[in-house]
Formats: sequence, structure tokens, C-alpha cells
Amino acid sequence: MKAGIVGANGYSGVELIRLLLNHPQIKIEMLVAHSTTGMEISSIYPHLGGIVERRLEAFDADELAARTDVVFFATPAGVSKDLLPECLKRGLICIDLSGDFRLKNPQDYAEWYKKNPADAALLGDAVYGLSELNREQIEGASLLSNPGCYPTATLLGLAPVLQHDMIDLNSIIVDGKSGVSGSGKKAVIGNLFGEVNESVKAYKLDHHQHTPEIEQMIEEISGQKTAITFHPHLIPMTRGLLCTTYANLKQGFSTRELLEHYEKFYKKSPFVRIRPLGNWPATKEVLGSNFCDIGLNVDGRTRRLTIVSVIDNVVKGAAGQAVQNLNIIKGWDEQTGLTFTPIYP
Ligand SMILES: NC(=O)C1=CN([C@@H]2O[C@H](COP(=O)(O)OP(=O)(O)OC[C@H]3O[C@@H](n4cnc5c(N)ncnc54)[C@H](OP(=O)(O)O)[C@@H]3O)[C@@H](O)[C@H]2O)C=CC1
Ligand SMILES: CC(=O)N[C@@H](CCC(=O)OP(=O)(O)O)C(=O)O
Repeated sequence: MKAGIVGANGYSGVELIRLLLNHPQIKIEMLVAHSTTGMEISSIYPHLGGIVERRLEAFDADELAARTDVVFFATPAGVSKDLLPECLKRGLICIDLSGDFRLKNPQDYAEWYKKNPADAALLGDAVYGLSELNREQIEGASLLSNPGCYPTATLLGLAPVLQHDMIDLNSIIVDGKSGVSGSGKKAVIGNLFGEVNESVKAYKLDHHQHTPEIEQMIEEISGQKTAITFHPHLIPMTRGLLCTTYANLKQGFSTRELLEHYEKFYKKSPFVRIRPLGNWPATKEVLGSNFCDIGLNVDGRTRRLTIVSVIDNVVKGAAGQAVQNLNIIKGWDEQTGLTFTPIYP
């Protein structure tokens, strides 16, 4: 199968290149960029020297249709909503890594992303690709909307208690922390070494665009509408994302009981690893891999559940989950091309 990557020289795009080079069913056929069109990808990324010798091309839906079968869109918000329909019309499988097709309600997109939304009919057709929870919908999909990085970590952490009505939905608080690669390759003053190094800062408190995405999925899993508190933080590292999620339990479950429940829930999910009692996951332990590691604890005094979930934001939070979703779409083993051991130390 031949693949095209639109936004190939961004951080998620270049991670897609790394993963797809290792995928036995895929050949990378077309790399599309915007302001860097015409340049050799290895001149921008010397680590690809001698591995990928290919020029970045301009977006051309006819060309993509003639040369590829699947197109990944690793473009900033507001780009794929215009470009992707041209590929979909031409019969290509389209996998979007941006937020353009995640929110079912176009008004939510306009409100949280401050941009015009995608066509409402296409929003209805788009399948939300949280691989572990939506496998059946993903199989055979032609428009796949890959989840955001924070929603991936948060929702994988919450799903087992949501699906079994174990928590008070109004009590959910998510504290997220991400490395700077989460914000992409574009130049941003707030991401400069001098700004980020030896510092931690909160950003977009109560206004982050992933808030409605998390709420939408909570509603889909639990059947109930809710509003959550979500507070992200930027931390001085390149890759990695950790979410600490708090919720009040409806009954007095013990940590051991919940750990057993989580183990059972994710029995058939090779990329979710539940940590044993008292063993909290760190971002380093999933670095470069498609794993989401989850640890949890119940405070018997407050009856509050704390869940810690970690991912590599560029892998499980973006390119890795996109490849996992393509595997599911095509009916291949979900782990195909993704069996990387995390890089340690
Ligand atoms: N980084 C991460 O951890 C995650 C990112 N995402 C999402 O994935 C998407 C890509 O993110 P990321 O890789 O970080 O972004 P980058 O800023 O690193 O890269 C963006 C890419 O999009 C291209 N591009 C920009 N504007 C256009 C346009 N108008 N038409 C076509 N291509 C365009 C750029 O090309 P050029 O440089 O040539 O202009 C570049 O290749 C975003 O929507 C992001 O929110 C989702 C989860 C995690
Ligand atoms: C550290 C950092 O800045 N992270 C980005 C993640 C953005 C992202 O992945 O955007 P979409 O999923 O909405 O496309 C942010 O918080 O906005």
C-alpha cells in the first residue's frame, strides 16, 4: 500500500516517516509540505540522510490519488478541513492528525479553535480514532480523525471507570503536562530554550481546545453530558505527556479492585500497560513507543481516584496512533510496524 504524508516536515509528519519506514505493508510515496516545498526532506532533517531521499511536493489531490492509497494529514488546525475532502472524493483513505474532524458539533470547533469548521456532513462521517475504544467503528473507515494527545492519555485512563459508571462525572479534573514537541516545529517565542528550560508553566487554563474533545468522548462512553476541568502545563523536555486525572468514586472500591478492573478492561489492548500497585508510570518509560502506561490509586479517606497516564505525544499521541488506526482500518494486526521498545534511558 502506498502512503502520502501532507505536512511531512512537521514533527508528527517526520515521526510518521520513521514509523512507516518500519511498516511491512507500506511504502512512502509522496511527501507534501507548504512553505518548504521543493526541498529535500534530508536537507531539513539530516537524520534521514541516506534513508529517505525525496523532495517535498506541493499539495495536489490528483497527484496523491494517482500515486497513493492512503493520505495522512499532519497539518495545523484549519488546513485539512479544506484539503482532505479533495482526497476523500478521489477514493483515498484519509487519516487526519489535526483537530479539524474531531468535534461532531461544528459550533464547538468554531468556539474552541476560533476557525471555520469543516463540512457538517463530513464531521458526521468522520470516525474518532481512539484505537482501543473504537475498534469496530475504525474498521473499514475512510475518514479517520486521530485524537489529540491530551485526550488520548486522559480518555484511556478514564474509560474503564466511565464505561462502568463508577465515578461522579462532575468531579473530573485533568492536570496535563506536555513536552515542547507537542506544539510542533513552528517558531514560537514561548517555546524557546530560555523560556522553557528550568521552568514549568500552565497554559490555556479552562480554554484548551482538547476540553470539548474529552467531554464529547466522556459523553459517548457514559451516555451523560458533563463539563470537566482541564489544565495543561508545558514542561522542559522534548517528548512526553503525562496526565493526572482526579475523580470521585461512587462506591468505596479499593486500589486493588480497580487495578484488576483495568487489567481486565485492557486485556486485548497490547499498547496499554497497567502498572502494579504503587508503581507510577514516567514519560521516559514510553519514550519513542506507542504505549500508554497507566497507574492509579484510591485515597480511602476522600474516596478519590487518581489516575496517572503517560504517552509519547508524537507516537501514541499522534503518528503512532495514526498508524495503529490504519492497521485497524485495513484489518492488519494492530501492532504492525509499531513494536518499538521504549528508548531508555
Ligand atoms: N506534535 C504533537 O505532539 C501532536 C500534534 N498533533 C496535531 O498534528 C498536526 C501537526 O502537528 P505538528 O507536526 O506538531 O505541526 P508542525 O508545525 O511541526 O508541522 C506542520 C506541517 O504542516 C505543514 N503546513 C502548514 N501549513 C500548511 C498548509 N496551509 N498546507 C499544507 N501544509 C501545511 C507544514 O509545512 P511547511 O513547514 O512546509 O510550511 C509542516 O509540514 C497539528 O494539527 C497538531 O495539532 C496532534 C497530536 C500531537
Ligand atoms: C505543548 C503544546 O503546546 N501542545 C499543543 C498540542 C496541540 C495539539 O496537538 O493540537 P490539536 O490536537 O488540537 O491538533 C497544545 O496544547 O495546543
